[in-house]
Amino acid sequence: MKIACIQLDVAFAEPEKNFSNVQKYIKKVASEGAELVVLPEMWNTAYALTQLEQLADPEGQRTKEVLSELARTYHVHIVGGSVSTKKGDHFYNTMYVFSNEGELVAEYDKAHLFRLMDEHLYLQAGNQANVFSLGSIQAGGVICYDLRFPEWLRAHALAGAKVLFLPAQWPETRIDHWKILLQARAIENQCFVIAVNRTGDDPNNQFNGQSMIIAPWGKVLWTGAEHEEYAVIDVDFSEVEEVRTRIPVYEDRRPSLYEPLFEK
Ligand SMILES: NC(=O)CCC(=O)C(=O)O
Repeated sequence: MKIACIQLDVAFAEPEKNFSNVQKYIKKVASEGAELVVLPEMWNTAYALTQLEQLADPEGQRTKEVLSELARTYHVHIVGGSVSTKKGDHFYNTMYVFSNEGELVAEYDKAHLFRLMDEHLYLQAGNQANVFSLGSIQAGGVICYDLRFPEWLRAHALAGAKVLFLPAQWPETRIDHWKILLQARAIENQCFVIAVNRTGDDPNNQFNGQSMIIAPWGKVLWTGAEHEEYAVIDVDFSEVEEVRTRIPVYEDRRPSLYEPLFEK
């Protein structure tokens, strides 16, 4: 499957600009044969958390309309990164996923809020996992800081995900953690990891991209540049079964040893 990663330089507190950029890039990657598109985290507003009352997407309505239309028009699956939303009285960091027929197949609110970027002061955490199917692919989707919780990603792999999508706004200062953790999650879960970071800066952080597509054996198939760009990369999902047969980690797990420890 041809996967397009769109590593945007997200404009701070400028949803109009960001929506038009996303529309432009999705049209472009579709014309280059992309079958599935992945966007970064909080691409509508960036971390303009103090302005969410004015800027967050009410019930994700606009995002859902735009992504559904793009998915249908260009016949691409869209893992819509995440956007800031207002649902009821609360704000969330929300991922929407659409099939290539424009159908909403998943909605996920970031489960682990990142204190270093003040998310815990403005956002509510989600409480649901995110496993979904796109065509014949079983996938999971988590967001940025969720990456630091291996048990959360493992739970998605155990629930059937053969590929984990991970949109992010991961700052340059910790980009070495990003690369190592992504590779580790692919190897330990024996799945693809497709992670899309942003570029550019906001008032508090600089972001240097380096989005990654990693195969289940840990091989890095693509690393993004440090500036805004996109790539369309061919991925063979059958590699998951090969790796899981070569080292049968899932058969060799001994959950009865470790699950009681999690309950403490
Ligand atoms: N947006 C985020 O969740 C950032 C996470 C991050 O930078 C980290 O180091 O973890």
